[in-house]
Amino acid sequence: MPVVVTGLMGAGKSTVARLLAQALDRPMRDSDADLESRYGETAAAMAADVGADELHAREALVLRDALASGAVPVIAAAASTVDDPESRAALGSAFVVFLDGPPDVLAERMRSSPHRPHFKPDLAEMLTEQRARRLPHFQEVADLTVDTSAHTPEEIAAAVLERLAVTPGAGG
Ligand SMILES: Nc1ncnc2c1ncn2[C@@H]1O[C@H](COP(=O)(O)OP(=O)(O)O)[C@@H](O)[C@H]1O
Ligand SMILES: O=C(O)C1=C[C@@H](OP(=O)(O)O)[C@@H](O)[C@H](O)C1
Ligand SMILES: [Mg+2]
Repeated sequence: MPVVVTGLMGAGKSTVARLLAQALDRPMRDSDADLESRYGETAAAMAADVGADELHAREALVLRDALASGAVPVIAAAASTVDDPESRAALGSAFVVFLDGPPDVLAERMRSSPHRPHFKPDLAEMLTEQRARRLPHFQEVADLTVDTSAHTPEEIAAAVLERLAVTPGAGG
C-alpha cells in the first residue's frame, strides 16, 4: 500500500518521504513538486494568485492522483489535505505517518524554503492555530505518530520502516 507522510508545514514530510522512498525503492511523490509541475507555480505563489481555498482544493486533487498512481509511491502530502473529508477517506487505503512537533520548532524549519505560504506574519502563531484545528484529523488518519522535534529524519525513517515490516499489507 502507499505510504503517506503528513504533518504541518516544516514537519519534515519531504525529507522523511525521500528517505523512505530510497529505502523502500519506491517512487516518491511530493505535493509541492506535483503542484508546481501541474500548475506552474509554487504553493506560496498560488495562495497569493488564486487564494487559499483554491490552493487547498488543488492539493487535495494532487494527493488523490498520487494515491491512484499504479506505482505504490511514498507520498509527502500537503498539510492542508487532512481538512478534506474525501482525502481523509482516501487515506484509509494507505499507511499514514503523522509528523507532529511544537509550532515554534516547525516555524523555524519553515524558513528553509520560500515555497510555503505564510498565511500570517507570525508563523508560530499560524502553526499553533493550524495544529489546534487539524490535530483530531491527523490523529484520525495516522497509523504512526512521531515527534519530529525529538528525532533526526533518519531515526524517523527507521521507525517507520520497522512498523511497515510488521504491518500486514504495507509491503515494507
Ligand atoms: N527531524 C528533523 N530534525 C531536524 N530538522 C529537520 C527534520 N526534518 C526536517 N528537517 C529540516 O526542516 C526543514 C523542513 O523540512 P521539510 O522536509 O521540507 O518539511 P515539510 O515538507 O514538512 O514542509 C528542512 O530544512 C529539513 O532539513
Ligand atoms: O497548511 C497549509 O494550509 C498549507 C501547507 C503547505 O503544504 P506543505 O506542508 O506540504 O508544504 C502549503 O504548500 C499549502 O499550500 C498550504
Ligand atoms: Mg515539503
